[in-house]
Amino acid sequence: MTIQTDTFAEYVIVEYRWLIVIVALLPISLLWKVWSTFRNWLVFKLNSAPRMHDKKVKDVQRQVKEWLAGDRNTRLCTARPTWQTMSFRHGLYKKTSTNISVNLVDVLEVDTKNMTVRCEPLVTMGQLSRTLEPLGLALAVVPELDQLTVGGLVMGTGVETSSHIHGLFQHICLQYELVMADGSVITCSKDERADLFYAVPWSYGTLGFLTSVVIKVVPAKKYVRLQYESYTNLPELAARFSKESLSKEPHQFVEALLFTKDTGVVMTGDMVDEIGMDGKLNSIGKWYTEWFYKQVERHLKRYTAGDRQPVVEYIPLRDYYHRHTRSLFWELQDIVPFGNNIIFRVLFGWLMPPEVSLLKLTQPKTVTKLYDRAHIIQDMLVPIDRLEKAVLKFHEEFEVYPIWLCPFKVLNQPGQLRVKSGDWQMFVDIGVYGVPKAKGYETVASTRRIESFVVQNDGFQMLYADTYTTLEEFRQMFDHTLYDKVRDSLPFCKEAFPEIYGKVNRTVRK
Ligand SMILES: Cc1cc2nc3c(=O)[nH]c(=O)nc-3n(C[C@H](O)[C@H](O)[C@H](O)COP(=O)(O)OP(=O)(O)OC[C@H]3O[C@@H](n4cnc5c(N)ncnc54)[C@H](O)[C@@H]3O)c2cc1C
Ligand SMILES: NC(=O)C1=CN([C@@H]2O[C@H](COP(=O)(O)OP(=O)(O)OC[C@H]3O[C@@H](n4cnc5c(N)ncnc54)[C@H](OP(=O)(O)O)[C@@H]3O)[C@@H](O)[C@H]2O)C=CC1
Ligand SMILES: CC(C)=CCC[C@@H](C)[C@H]1CC[C@H]2C3=C(CC[C@]12C)[C@@]1(C)CC[C@H](O)C[C@@H]1CC3
Repeated sequence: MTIQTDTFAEYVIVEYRWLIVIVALLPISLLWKVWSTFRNWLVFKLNSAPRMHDKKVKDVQRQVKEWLAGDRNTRLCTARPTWQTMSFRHGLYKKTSTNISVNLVDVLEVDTKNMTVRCEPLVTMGQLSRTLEPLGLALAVVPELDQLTVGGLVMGTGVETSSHIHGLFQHICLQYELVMADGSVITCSKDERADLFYAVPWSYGTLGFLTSVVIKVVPAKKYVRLQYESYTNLPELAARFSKESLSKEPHQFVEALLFTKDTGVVMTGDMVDEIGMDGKLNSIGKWYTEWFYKQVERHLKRYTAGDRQPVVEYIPLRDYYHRHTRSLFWELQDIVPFGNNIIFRVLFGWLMPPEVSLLKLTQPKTVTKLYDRAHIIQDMLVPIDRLEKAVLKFHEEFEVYPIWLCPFKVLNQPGQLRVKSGDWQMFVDIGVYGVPKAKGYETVASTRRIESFVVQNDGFQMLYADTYTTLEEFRQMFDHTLYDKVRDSLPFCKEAFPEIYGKVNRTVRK
């Protein structure tokens, strides 16, 4: 893909970004990983986290109270710099708001009796899966990129291949502790301040500052027995995917990757303790192994070449959970084009991936322009019965492959997500990340058409990426009834925080 660049320096930056990544970002990423692992280990060894928690919460309260005592002519947001976050863009509101430091990074307690873990909001998925694995436990839903934080996943949303059983990240959260705009600390759960509890997910930090969360854990086993089934026909693939997702005795994990409009691989998995006779061990997390989605594509190629048997593999559990981390799904291929080359993997694979935060921090303007014009990153969530129709629409507007398909259940609970009827409704996350090849693709116009398709089909958009909807459309997509009621009832809330739309729409993110 070529892009008009203004200067020779810009041309070099775009075409040879991999040089910057290899020479600077990978070594810095390594130092960062070593430091944070050491820091976490030390904190845990000294067992200071639980003791320090109340003190750290008091510090958040102090900052909010200082704002309260002042003239209150600014809004509040967390002080986490936006280059550090997984949200795709930089939030401009951070520059004009009072930044509250919520520097809470520790796992506080694993309760094996009640099968819960209590953690602070900056705990990452990587940190949590490392903590729980030696105890034979796992979160019921583990969003797959290591650097995603508990706070971001609660205030935004989180989805994974076990979500067809357990629901979204919000559905495995049992209790939130928050510092509110009036400086008080409150906890909420389905039995205590239920309105607030149900309004918190998808609220993007516009109700209060999250300081801890109690999350449900499940027993874990050593491996995932993963079965790959290839398809060369979309209706058949969609039917199989939906059947697996809706099954009364479902596999623990369901996922599919589409490599073209008509071809793809459906993967179903279950945790096991032993490697069976029907497949081999595949440690996909090792630095020298091929990127996961490339391995999946090879299964499809084998199938189209005539080998029609489904393939079974045994994948170590943590490797499975973080299977898309090493290649940032398939985004790294555009940044380090030879990243999956065997020689590169053997020599430097252990340094990969570069920290997303460093990629964001060092992203030159020219690359931002390129992403604005010729790159799409979107996750659209539609009822599973619209899967086929939606894939065809995505093909027409974007033509980006692979496409990520992940089923998830939305429980019929109060809050921003509407469900047609019954106790729950099955949805599918359709993730498109890459360079669109569709004729006539135009970022804003094409995304707007997809957004209205999603609204018309009773779906939602994930908000870590770009949303171009108007406020009216946004309120049509997400039910604000409970959210508005809660904001009205909380002292100083409307003064302290903008509405969700004010934090996520494209005009406030660059
Ligand atoms: C209640 C609880 C809370 C925890 N909180 C955190 C946390 O906030 N942050 C965090 O990083 N880790 C925490 N841990 C430890 C966690 O279990 C991981 O073992 C640790 O993060 C290192 O895992 P690793 O696989 O990266 O490295 P490993 O190779 O397993 O270990 C690296 C180093 O960590 C030490 N270590 C490993 N497991 C433990 C353990 N269970 N307890 C003490 N030291 C250990 C080892 O001595 C070794 O030197 C917690 C564990 C529990 C039970
Ligand atoms: N598999 C998946 O489910 C994936 C999910 N994502 C998305 O990525 C985002 C998570 O990224 P991450 O870097 O962890 O989070 P971010 O730092 O991007 O935070 C996301 C939002 O949550 C708010 N928030 C975070 N922590 C707190 C807190 N302690 N108190 C109040 N508000 C808070 C932030 O508020 P503020 O603006 O004030 O900082 C921000 O609006 C989510 O939106 C998620 O949906 C991305 C990839 C994969
Ligand atoms: C599974 C779900 C629901 C979402 C996956 C989303 C990811 C593919 C994106 C989340 C953050 C994105 C960023 C980039 C690529 C796509 C994500 C990993 C970049 C690394 C692309 C290059 C830019 O320079 C920086 C971006 C940071 C965020």
